[in-house]
Amino acid sequence: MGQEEEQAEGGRCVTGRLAPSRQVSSGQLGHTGTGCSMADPAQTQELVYLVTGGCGFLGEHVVQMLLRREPRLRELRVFDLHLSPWLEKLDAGPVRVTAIQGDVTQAHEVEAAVAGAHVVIHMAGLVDVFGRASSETIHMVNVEGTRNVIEACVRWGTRFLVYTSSMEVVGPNTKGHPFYRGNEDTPYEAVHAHPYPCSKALAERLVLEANGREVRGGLPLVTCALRPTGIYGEGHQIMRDFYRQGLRLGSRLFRVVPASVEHGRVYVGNVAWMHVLAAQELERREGLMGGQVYFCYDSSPYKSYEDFNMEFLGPCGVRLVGTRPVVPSWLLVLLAALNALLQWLLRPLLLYAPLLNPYTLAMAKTTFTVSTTKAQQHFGYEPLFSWEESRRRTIRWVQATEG
Ligand SMILES: NC(=O)c1ccc[n+]([C@@H]2O[C@H](COP(=O)([O-])OP(=O)(O)OC[C@H]3O[C@@H](n4cnc5c(N)ncnc54)[C@H](O)[C@@H]3O)[C@@H](O)[C@H]2O)c1
Ligand SMILES: CC(C)[C@@H](O)CC[C@@H](C)[C@H]1CC[C@H]2[C@@H]3[C@H](O)C=C4C[C@@H](O)CC[C@]4(C)[C@H]3CC[C@]12C
Repeated sequence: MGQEEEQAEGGRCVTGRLAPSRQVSSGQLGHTGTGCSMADPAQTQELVYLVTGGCGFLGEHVVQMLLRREPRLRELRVFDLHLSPWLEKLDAGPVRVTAIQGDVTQAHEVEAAVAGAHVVIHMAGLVDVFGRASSETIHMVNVEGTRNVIEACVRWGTRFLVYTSSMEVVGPNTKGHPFYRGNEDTPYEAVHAHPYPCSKALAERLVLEANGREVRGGLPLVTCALRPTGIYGEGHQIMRDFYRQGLRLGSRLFRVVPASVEHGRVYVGNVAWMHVLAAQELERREGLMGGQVYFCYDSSPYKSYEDFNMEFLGPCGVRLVGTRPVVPSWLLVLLAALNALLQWLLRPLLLYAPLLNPYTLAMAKTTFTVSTTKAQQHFGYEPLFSWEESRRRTIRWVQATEG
């Protein structure tokens, strides 16, 4: 371990690090090399990746995708506030997996994790549109946490940073303007009031503005931001909540949003693949990709949020009642407002955070779909999983959740 890493090691908050005896390696796993496409012996394994938020819904898929699709990987650092048990069962082959329990709002913890890394994929964040966290906390994690990651890259000489942004950096905006099959250059009034999209927009701007900054060693930092639309797939907790709600209502859900509203959705495996590909190509195409944003989507059909969910919940026995909204729009607005009032009144006693609130209703009612070839043109992105395969995998997961 280099001197820099040792210094950083001293400050590293590594409570969850796998002790050497517990490093995941092919020897201890009796790895036969059949489970996943392991590192190509011809490829030298010299890269250290840091994935922040690596234990989250998307993070788990990015970790798995890196282990399968980055043959140059020597060490994979998984940094998260909450480490997951599945890390212990990873089939990592010859790759050293270092689990780091840490907080992106703590600069010293971020620095300890970044020191010595070649690439950082920064996904850690509070994805909260249900009022669970305060706006201050959302800002601290999503914005200040991202600032800490950038400064750590500059200080420790890490040159490549991929940031997981979001479609919400663009919209839907506070005026409910639709965004129909738009791309990265489509004019749109991106005005936000909710803490989450505000924080993602600020964080994305920090990342893009950091592109070109000199890092330790004198070379420039190269950054890009990926903007997934609504991600679905194995591990999507909101999908699980809808399924459970449907089971509670007698295997029924009630349509509350017009079927004509279109939502862009993207399979988590394709989002993970786009992150890995962008990280790999960022070095080879830094002049083209540096400082750029890319929408992240695939061939998942454009449908209303509810109809899209039924692609998976229908085969699991749930049916959607109503070809039109079963309640008038004004009543839905009133109910959402009442939920927000209840949340505020109950906050000193308990956390009341239902799916329906003024923001989620506005999101659900506003068309937001993307159609673009920028990622394909800039770094050759093509979805790894077809719609049929994405649907099959998600249905299998939903069926297993209640099994
Ligand atoms: N889920 C979506 O539909 C979607 C769409 C677009 C973009 N995104 C973005 O993708 C990223 C991952 O989202 P997700 O859906 O996997 O959410 P998630 O909540 O499952 O994962 C976020 C991870 O970040 C970790 N984290 C939170 N606060 C932290 C802190 N202070 N320090 C360290 N780790 C912390 C959490 O423990 C969690 O493991 C987020 O940045 C989110 O904005 C998500
Ligand atoms: C209760 C009904 C009105 C029901 O239809 C509400 C659905 C609502 C919970 C979702 C509708 C749109 C979703 C958001 C969208 O898919 C994109 C997002 C961006 C991403 O960065 C984080 C997740 C999310 C905000 C996603 C959250 C759930 C919805 C608001």
